[in-house]
Amino acid sequence: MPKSILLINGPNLNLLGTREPHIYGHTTLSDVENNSRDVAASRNANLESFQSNHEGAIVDRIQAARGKVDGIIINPGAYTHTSVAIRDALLGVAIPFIELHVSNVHAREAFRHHSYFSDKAAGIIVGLGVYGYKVAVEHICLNFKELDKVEAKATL
Ligand SMILES: O=C1C[C@@](O)(C(=O)O)C[C@@H](O)[C@@H]1O
Repeated sequence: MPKSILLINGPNLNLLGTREPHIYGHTTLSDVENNSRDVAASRNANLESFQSNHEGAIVDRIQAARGKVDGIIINPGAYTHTSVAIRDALLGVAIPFIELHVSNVHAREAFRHHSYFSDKAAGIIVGLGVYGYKVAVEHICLNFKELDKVEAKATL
């Protein structure tokens, strides 16, 4: 069965491409999502993407993925530095995840140096720009185990 990957982007990442381009670059979120889907497809995997500016919506999406997804790629945006709720959701569904940041958060303000996710992530990608999404997808395709899905054909 093809692997299933869920790509989650948190608050303000809908503005990728226009938001502080000197930090985040010129590539839009839809380019990132389409490229990620293409990279997954080239490795015979399915990828669905989700973006929200709302913490509870991200928690709901993670819960809905329980038993249906082999790996999550998450850029929690500013929630990286604040959200126990999203951390608990990821641990609650027990889906391995990669934490991703477009910018090098460690070279920025001190409040960006702490993450509520890093100690539980299978891997962390920081500061590679949007190329990091491709790396994350390929890593999951090549290295994550496939789950025994709850329902073979369940939608993500
Ligand atoms: O919104 C973001 C984006 C970010 O996660 C990144 O991709 O570099 C880094 C966060 O500190 C910031 O709040």
